[in-house]
Amino acid sequence: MSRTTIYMTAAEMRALEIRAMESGAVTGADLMERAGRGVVDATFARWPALAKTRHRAVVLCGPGNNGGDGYVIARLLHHAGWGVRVLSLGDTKSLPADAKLNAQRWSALDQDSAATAPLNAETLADALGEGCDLVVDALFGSGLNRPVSGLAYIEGSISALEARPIVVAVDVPSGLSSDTGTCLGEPVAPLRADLTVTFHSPFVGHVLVDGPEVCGALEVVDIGLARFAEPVDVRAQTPNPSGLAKHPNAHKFTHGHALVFSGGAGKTGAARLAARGALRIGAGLVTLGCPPDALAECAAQVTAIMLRPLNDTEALRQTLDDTRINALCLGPNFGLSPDRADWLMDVLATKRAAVLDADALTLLARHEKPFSKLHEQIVLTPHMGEFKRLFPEISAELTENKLYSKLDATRDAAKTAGCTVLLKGAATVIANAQGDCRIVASCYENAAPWLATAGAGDVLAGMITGLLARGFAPIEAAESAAHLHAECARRFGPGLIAEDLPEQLPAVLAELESASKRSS
Ligand SMILES: NC(=O)C1=CN([C@@H]2O[C@H](COP(=O)(O)OP(=O)(O)OC[C@H]3O[C@@H](n4cnc5c(N)ncnc54)[C@H](O)[C@@H]3O)[C@@H](O)[C@H]2O)[C@@H](O)CC1
Ligand SMILES: [K+]
Repeated sequence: MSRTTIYMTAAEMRALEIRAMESGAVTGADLMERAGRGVVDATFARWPALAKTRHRAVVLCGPGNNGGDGYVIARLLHHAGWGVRVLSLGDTKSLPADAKLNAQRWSALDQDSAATAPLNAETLADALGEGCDLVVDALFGSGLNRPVSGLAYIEGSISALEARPIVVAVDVPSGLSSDTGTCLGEPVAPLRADLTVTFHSPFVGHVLVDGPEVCGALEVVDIGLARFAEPVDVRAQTPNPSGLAKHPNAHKFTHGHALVFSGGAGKTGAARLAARGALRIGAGLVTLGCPPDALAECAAQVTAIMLRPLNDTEALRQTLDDTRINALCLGPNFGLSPDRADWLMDVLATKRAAVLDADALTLLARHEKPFSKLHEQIVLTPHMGEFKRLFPEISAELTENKLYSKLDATRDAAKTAGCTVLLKGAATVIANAQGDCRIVASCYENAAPWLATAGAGDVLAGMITGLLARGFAPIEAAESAAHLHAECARRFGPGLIAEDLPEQLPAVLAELESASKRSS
């Protein structure tokens, strides 16, 4: 059994909401009520003390349906006995229908403060000055589609308070783009949330770039949209244990033979890390292809991993004549000399499945026609610096266009290169030339900060190579390896160094298998 998280874009969420409403099974007002209720319940679940006694809240409501959710929340908190101040941005008469309905229901409440004041520095200071335990940010949600400015005073006013109230963002912190995870303009985003409550599925922007930092914690609330969902291709999938298990009757060649190219003497560590990752993830055989001067060094370090001297292109050709060698890893400390560049092109010409990492990416970027020999069995694994060198135009678009996401960039890079691209980061984004994409997000409760350590990328390259050897499709190999790699880091925890990653794999794989048995 694999568990899948779908990361959505604003347009996909809007289409889903429209499908649900057009089915006649649910109205926009129903969805808004469930969304508002979801935010209140999630807030009380996280801070139970808030549910026990009456408190004070300031609810900031914007000009769209995100504001509508805010009016629902204000009403529900009022019914719970809270003192609530609503400050609105824009003319409430211009609100969309469902939001207007809820603004009217709020105003119709029998209480002194039900009048809604316009949001400005003065009204905010007044409202906060009355004492406030909770600020609800319902200014902008997934409808924010252009830079917003002039709202920085909100964070300023809250920070000036002696005791900072809890800040809960509805759907997304206002100012953060739900599609890119970047802050649009001079945003309200410095108004960092302690908790962001979103609906049905997380947005891409919750996990990319600034998303995790600005959102605080993230809760996803079910508002009954699942039965109207249609396939969306941005997904993250816990690897399927049946795909990783080894068949009882299989032999080592059934699981493929990975060849990892090593650097010369004194530069073999990166390739050895990759080779160990490939073997531990289940490749049947793993060979290190070494320049002759590096053989003794490698032989002193490895046992189950085989060694093969590779000193010239003839030796390379002979080695690759063995078609059982079905996955290659080039890059970790591979070297940048011109003959290494020739090797790379020779290897690519064999059309063998391969991971190109580190030095191989630098060599590609230096090549006159970097993508001419790439094919669909290749996986490129750049970090952002390597990505910039390989795809300068896409990277410039990413810097300049705030509505162009890391996901768009990876997808465009994969199309340009004609292969699978895995762009590393706290959220690793993977896409293939057909436009399929995946996100492996190491954030929120899945954070893996100890992965930022020398050699971790080499192990990842090796793990992907191992899965390619086992016959995984490139995008599946990249996604499963990225997931397992992060899981190994989380399992080990503080003090992790790259050598520890492959050694965590047995426990991580066993845990996956037993979790699958428990759920079946
Ligand atoms: N999609 C769903 O399933 C649901 C969505 N709901 C809520 O609806 C929200 C989306 O509502 P909307 O599409 O109305 O969008 P928003 O409420 O996020 O904001 C859109 C409004 O802000 C304006 N705007 C956008 N960018 C601006 C800028 N830079 N400066 C000034 N004004 C700007 C737009 O013109 C529009 O009036 C979601 O975030 C969520 O909170 C929920 O009520 C119910 C379920
Ligand atoms: K918001």
